[in-house]
Amino acid sequence: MSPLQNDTFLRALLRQPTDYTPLWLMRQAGRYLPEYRATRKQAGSFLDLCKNRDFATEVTLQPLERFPLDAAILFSDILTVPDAMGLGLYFEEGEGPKFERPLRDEAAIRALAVPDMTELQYVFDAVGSIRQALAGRVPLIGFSGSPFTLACYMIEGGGSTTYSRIKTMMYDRPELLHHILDINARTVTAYLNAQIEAGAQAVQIFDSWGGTLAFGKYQAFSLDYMKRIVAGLKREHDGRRVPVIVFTKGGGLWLEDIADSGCDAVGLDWTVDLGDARRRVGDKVALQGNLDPNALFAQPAAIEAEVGRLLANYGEGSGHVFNLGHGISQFTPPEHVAALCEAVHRLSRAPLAG
Ligand SMILES: Cc1c2[nH]c(c1CCC(=O)O)Cc1[nH]c(c(CCC(=O)O)c1C)Cc1[nH]c(c(CCC(=O)O)c1C)Cc1[nH]c(c(C)c1CCC(=O)O)C2
Repeated sequence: MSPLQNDTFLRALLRQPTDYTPLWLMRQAGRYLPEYRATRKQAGSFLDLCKNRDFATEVTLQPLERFPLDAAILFSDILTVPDAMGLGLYFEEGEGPKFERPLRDEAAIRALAVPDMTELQYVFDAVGSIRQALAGRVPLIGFSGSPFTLACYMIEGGGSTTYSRIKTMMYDRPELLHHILDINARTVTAYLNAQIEAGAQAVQIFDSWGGTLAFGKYQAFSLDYMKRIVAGLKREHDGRRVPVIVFTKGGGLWLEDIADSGCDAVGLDWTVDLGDARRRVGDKVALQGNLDPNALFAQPAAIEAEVGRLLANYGEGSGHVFNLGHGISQFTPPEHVAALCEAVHRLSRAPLAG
């Protein structure tokens, strides 16, 4: 493997000194890029794209050809995991993900098992192929959904606005939900370790829906399972530490708890004040975030002003990875992303030097 030419992202996650604030964007490869839409058309369905090593490699690198991003993220989806468990993932055009066999009765839940990792071999093959194509330009991030977020889709059968099925189970039959979460946590641990083994240089756990839980329930049904995963991960590979990022959307009220999970960095959505978050977590973890993705609809001057405000809010010293507070919208103008990258790199050099 080629030596890493830009390790700014990995250094910031470990709160080591950097020359500027590194950035990457959640969902940086995707529909807002015309070249992604072209490859997607060639591949067929979104799942065909994920399952083809060469196409997955191509779309992972697309945003890096356009923008000076400091990390690449594996092109895949969090729902490949329940798909490997036999739930039958499919995408209805314009409707988002769905499962043919959601967990709707106790028999299905009792039959659930940690899948054989060979079911996800196409993901590990993509990781190896992307590392080769990157040739050390920037580090590669691997990822998984959190046990709770995966369970939301597995039980609801697709996206939800109410989470009523999973929450009913949580209150009526907590032991059943714990059973699912235990299997998910063991699966995600094996899955992320295999990604690390294949070449992922940092990993992020996406807890997109943990923030919908009540106080106390978040800790018991989402965070505790992420802690188990973090404790089971291989944190050293090829002589380098592999940092772990935990991102709970809507987790701003519980930052101290998340920072105690054993992770290296905490992802923040846009509702959190970055400076306040830094005071709350102290020097335990690095912080990643947290521009409102909708700010990218504004003109470049307004984007630059928001970047300046966020960087000043974080303050001096390392330990910040710039990102959005959630995934980039498919309607974002790519030129605005270019303006964002330029502003983050230019405006962050002075504070870090000072
Ligand atoms: C909840 C979730 C999913 N997937 C993911 C999450 C967690 C992050 C979050 O909270 O946004 C994670 C994900 N999904 C995708 C990535 C790729 C890597 C990246 O560039 O960040 C990552 C990291 C590609 C994708 N995953 C999906 C697309 C769009 C697929 C297409 O039509 O081409 C992409 C590029 C499909 C997907 N996959 C999922 C949904 C809800 C959808 C539909 C989204 C939509 O229609 O806007 C489940």
